[in-house]
Amino acid sequence: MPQCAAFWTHCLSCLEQELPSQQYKTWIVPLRAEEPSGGDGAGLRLVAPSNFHRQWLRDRYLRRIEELGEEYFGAPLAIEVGLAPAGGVRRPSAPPSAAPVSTATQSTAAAPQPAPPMPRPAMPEAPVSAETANYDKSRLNPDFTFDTLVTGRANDLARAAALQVAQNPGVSYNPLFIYGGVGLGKTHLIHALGNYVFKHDPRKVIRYVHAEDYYADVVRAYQQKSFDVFKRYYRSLDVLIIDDIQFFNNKNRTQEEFFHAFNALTEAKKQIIITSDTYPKDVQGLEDRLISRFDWGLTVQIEPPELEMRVAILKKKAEVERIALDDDVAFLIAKNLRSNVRELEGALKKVLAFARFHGKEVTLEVAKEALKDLLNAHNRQLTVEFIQKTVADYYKIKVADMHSKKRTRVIARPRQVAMFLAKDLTPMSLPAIGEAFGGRDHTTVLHACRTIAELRLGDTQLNHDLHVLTQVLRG
Ligand SMILES: Nc1ncnc2c1ncn2[C@@H]1O[C@H](COP(=O)(O)OP(=O)(O)OP(=O)(O)O)[C@@H](O)[C@H]1O
Repeated sequence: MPQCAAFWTHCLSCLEQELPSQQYKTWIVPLRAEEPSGGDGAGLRLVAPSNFHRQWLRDRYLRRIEELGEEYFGAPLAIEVGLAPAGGVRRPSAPPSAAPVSTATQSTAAAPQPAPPMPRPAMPEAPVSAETANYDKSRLNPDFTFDTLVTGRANDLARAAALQVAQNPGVSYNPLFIYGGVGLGKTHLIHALGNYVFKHDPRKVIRYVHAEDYYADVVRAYQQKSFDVFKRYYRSLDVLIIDDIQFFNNKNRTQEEFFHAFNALTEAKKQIIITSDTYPKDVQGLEDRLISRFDWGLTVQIEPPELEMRVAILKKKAEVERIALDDDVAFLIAKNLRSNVRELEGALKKVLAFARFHGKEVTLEVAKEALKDLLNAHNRQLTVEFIQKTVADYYKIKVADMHSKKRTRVIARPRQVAMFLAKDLTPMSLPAIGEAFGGRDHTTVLHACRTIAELRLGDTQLNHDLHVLTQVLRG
């Protein structure tokens, strides 16, 4: 392995020079090089963080790595490509389908179907017509880029997939189907994809359309008897990005039109990107023939961001507003808003507006005051488990360490802090707290409370930690 380690270092420096930096960072840096599973020391095993990543590596970079190996060792190098154990990178809960598009299947399956009767909706805003197919009307939000999108475990696969599609529209995965809960950044990501394509090739005709607007376009085409224009327009696109496809629910004529547009575009190797709030098969009221087409490309999920990513998102948003957000304030907000980035942003805006209005700095006190209602609602559910989790997150240790017998200081001190806070902030008795911390005796809890109370008098960092944690927990 030492030889292989040296080769891998050499290989990294070659690839770093050969590949565009984004590709190098996305596809090469996350690989782990290790000894192959045979254990005889010959060859090299590269471990990819996800199935998708592994496939991409095999398709795009493995040949070059093998060449470099042969040059380096003077003989072919056997390279094994493995997959990191689950948990390294979170994968979609349903398996992604990474099969390339089969045009043969598309053309046979694209037989026109009789159009069901037209629904009668309230007519929304005027849709885009064939004559407006230029970038100005692509409706991409220039603020939603890959640069402004914070990446973490919750979205790294989706981001990598979107970036790949953006670099090779119509070639890599078609359609790209991104799903996830409300306000988790699906729209941001697909705008980033569209913006990237446009930036690298402004001739590309890109259109972002919300499913409801597509529906409105269909309605208008129907009312104005202008289906020819409608069809020409949607089939002339290079990249069609359609957001929140769950809104097609039982809108038969819309689905019919989309089905044909989908077939025409994919056959012409034009890129389609779709988002939805659920996995394709779970989208209600969608025709099976559409659902089965969504399986042709790649389906990736965006999950709710973990605490550190939420903090990073808040800091990024504050940076855009040119405000240096204190870690403590970001932690307070991120801790209390867990499942939706839009709400997270809303809370930040509230804090910033409150501070501006009162002409104050954005301090923990000010944030607490601005978010009083939200935090009070939260405070009502204060439990020892929540305290343990909050303290563990704050000190970046595992929650399991709150119950463990480990005595190392990096673990024992946060555990004592959590016991102290449980005593201070809940009505629990010492024995009950001891029980919640892995069945410890009440004297251990008492000792922890006394130790922390004494230490905080002389230890300003600990005092600060307790202050922040109390504010976060109490609201
Ligand atoms: N990873 C992230 N980095 C930076 N901002 C993010 C991230 N995820 C979400 N956001 C922000 O959160 C807000 C909501 O995101 P977005 O509208 O993309 O969510 P969505 O998943 O499309 O929601 P919906 O299901 O309601 O359509 C946006 O302002 C977006 O910029």
